[in-house]
Parts: sequence; C-alpha cells; structure tokens
Amino acid sequence: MTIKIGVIGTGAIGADHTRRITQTLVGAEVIALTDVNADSAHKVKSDLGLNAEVYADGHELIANSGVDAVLVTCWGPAHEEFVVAAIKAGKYVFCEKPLATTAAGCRNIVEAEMAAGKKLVQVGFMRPYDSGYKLLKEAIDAGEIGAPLMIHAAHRNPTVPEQYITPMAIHDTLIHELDVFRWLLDDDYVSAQVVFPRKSKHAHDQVADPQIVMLETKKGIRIDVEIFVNCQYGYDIQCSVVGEEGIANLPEPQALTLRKNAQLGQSILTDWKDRFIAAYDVELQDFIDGVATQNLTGPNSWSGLAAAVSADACVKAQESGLIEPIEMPETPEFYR
Ligand SMILES: NC(=O)c1ccc[n+]([C@@H]2O[C@H](COP(=O)([O-])OP(=O)(O)OC[C@H]3O[C@@H](n4cnc5c(N)ncnc54)[C@H](O)[C@@H]3O)[C@@H](O)[C@H]2O)c1
Ligand SMILES: O[C@H]1[C@H](O)[C@@H](O)[C@H](O)[C@@H](O)[C@H]1O
Repeated sequence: MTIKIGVIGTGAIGADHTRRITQTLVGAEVIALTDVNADSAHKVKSDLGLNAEVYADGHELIANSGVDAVLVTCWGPAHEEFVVAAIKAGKYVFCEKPLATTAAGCRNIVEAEMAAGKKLVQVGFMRPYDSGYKLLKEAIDAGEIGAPLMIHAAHRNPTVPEQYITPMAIHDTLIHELDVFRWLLDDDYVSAQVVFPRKSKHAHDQVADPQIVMLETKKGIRIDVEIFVNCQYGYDIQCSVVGEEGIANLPEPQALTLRKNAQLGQSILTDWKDRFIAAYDVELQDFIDGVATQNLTGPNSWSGLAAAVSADACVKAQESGLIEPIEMPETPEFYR
C-alpha cells in the first residue's frame, strides 16, 4: 500500500521533505500540494516531476485531495489551523516544529486529537532520530558519565532573514533543545531565565542576538544554551553533558581532515538541511511506516505541547529578565 500525502507549505523544508518522500524514502507518494505562494507549489511539482494536484489552500487540500496524511510545513503561526483541520478530517499529520507557536495552540491540537480518540500527529522533532544524539542518550542511560549535572549547549545559525524576530529564537530555534533535552535526560524543566550578551553587529533591528537561555530541571540539572543565529561561520550545534563521572559530547558531523597550505582543517556545515539530513530521512520514514501500520511512535502532540509550555516561559523570561517558573501539566493517559 502506498500512502498518499498532501504537503501544506512548499518552502525550504516542504520542498525538501517532498523530495525525500519522492526520491529517497519508500511507501509514500506526494499527490497534493499547496502554498500561499502558488508558484512555489507549482515549481516543486515540476522540479520533482510529480503526478500531483496543486490546491488553492490547505483546507481545500485536506477536504478534497483524498490523501491519507498531511505534511504541515508552512510557517509556524499557520500550523495549528491545519493540524486541527486534518485531525477533524481523520487524517494523519506530520507537523514541522513548532507544533504551534504557543502552548494554547498546542492545547487545542491535543484536545482535538484526544476527541478523535486516536494518535494522528507526529511532530518534526528530528534530533531524537540523529545518530549523534542517540549515542549521547545511550551513554547517559548506561550510566557512562554518572548522574548528569549540567548541560552546556549552543545552537548557531549563520544568518536569519528579516522576518526572524527575538521570540523566534525560542519558539523557532531553541524549541529543538527544549524537546531533545527532555528526551535525553528523562526530566522536565522547572524554570527558565534569558540573558542578552552584547548584540552582534550582524543582527538586524528586530532580533536580539545572541541570547543565553538558562534552564533548571526537576532533578536539579542546570542547562545553558547559547542561541546565536547570526554567527556567520556555519550551522553549528553543540551539546556537552557533564556528569558525576565524566563528560559526554555530541559528536561533530563527519568531515574530512585536510592538511594543506600549511594549515590543518575541517569544513563546517552551513545548512540545517545537511546537518540533519539522515535524521530527517529516518523520522519521515518512521512517520510513513507509522501511518501504514496505523501506529505512530515518533514525537507526538504531547511532546509538542511540553516544548511549547517551556517556550512560553522562555519568551516571558526574555521580556521580564526574571527567572520564570515552568509548570508542566501532567501527561494524560492517552499520551503515555
Ligand atoms: N525540523 C527542522 O530542522 C526544520 C528546518 C527548517 C524549517 N522547519 C520548520 O518548518 C516550517 C517551515 O520552515 P521553512 O524553513 O520551510 O520556511 P519557508 O519560509 O522556506 O517556507 C514556508 C512556506 O510556507 C508557506 N506558507 C505560509 N503560510 C501558509 C499558509 N497559510 N498556507 C500554505 N502555505 C503557507 C510560505 O509561502 C512558504 O513557502 C517552520 O515551522 C520551521 O520552523 C523545521
Ligand atoms: O526553522 C529552522 C530550523 O528549525 C533549524 O533547525 C534551526 O536551527 C533554525 O534556527 C530554525 O529557524
């Protein structure tokens, strides 16, 4: 059985996921596309030679295309609307992060899914599928470094566009760490604080950059994350877990070491598409397989909500300058 997929939002990641479904993964085909910029949907269709129809909008695609599953890959603020519509139509949904840009939006999705009585949503948190993060998790779970005490992390992008504003450092960028650290540590956050170092001359007016987010967990683990989205030099994700017996570091992506012109060096990736290419492949294949067997096992709406509850507190902390509490709701039986 080939799973029929519709894609809502054919920008950078919508086009990339459509390519991987069409050229790399097995068991699914994209038969429907839409984007507020219709030219973009038509371009993806012709670039990939798809036998697909372009719909006027996401609601029309959900209602009329006959797809089994929908990929919501449009801008974050539009996710909630289409995820809820897809759930109500009984469709499976793969929604790129963030599930919604606020916890209230994620709650609406969770309520719609629970009312449907079936887990239909996977969130595009791909880091738990990354081989480096898996090694870190295995080391922590095996007790290799003893009890984790601290995490020092960095999330660096070379540049961001003009529409990227200060709160997006949290709900668009830090959201990956907010999810992956809960998974790595099997823990929840209790508070967040954000401090702003000297602003980079490369950051445009609407974004404070860099930022440092400090989190505390229930177990007392302290986490600092540098978010620096105009770092210029590359796309660089760092994570160092300090434990009682040692330190476990996220592996660097594999790269050739060159000795040349009196220098010893390795190149650094510059694009998220390349940094996590294998993880995107595995997460999306997992989604397709989950739809085929009617049993999704990847990051679910509750993970999306938990990250968003934490993100809301971080945005509040950006504004207040204070240590803000994070009150994580009890996980319902439905999501255990
Ligand atoms: N998992 C990851 O590492 C990762 C990487 C990149 C992007 N993302 C997420 O994917 C989403 C898209 O990001 P992107 O980088 O592709 O952005 P993008 O700006 O390249 O593409 C977004 C597309 O959505 C379209 N769009 C906006 N509103 C729409 C609507 N109401 N209906 C249909 N289309 C609409 C835009 O026209 C645009 O083509 C964001 O939520 C982003 O956070 C995740
Ligand atoms: O949407 C992107 C994507 O999620 C990247 O993985 C992240 O590094 C960027 O900061 C974000 O803007």
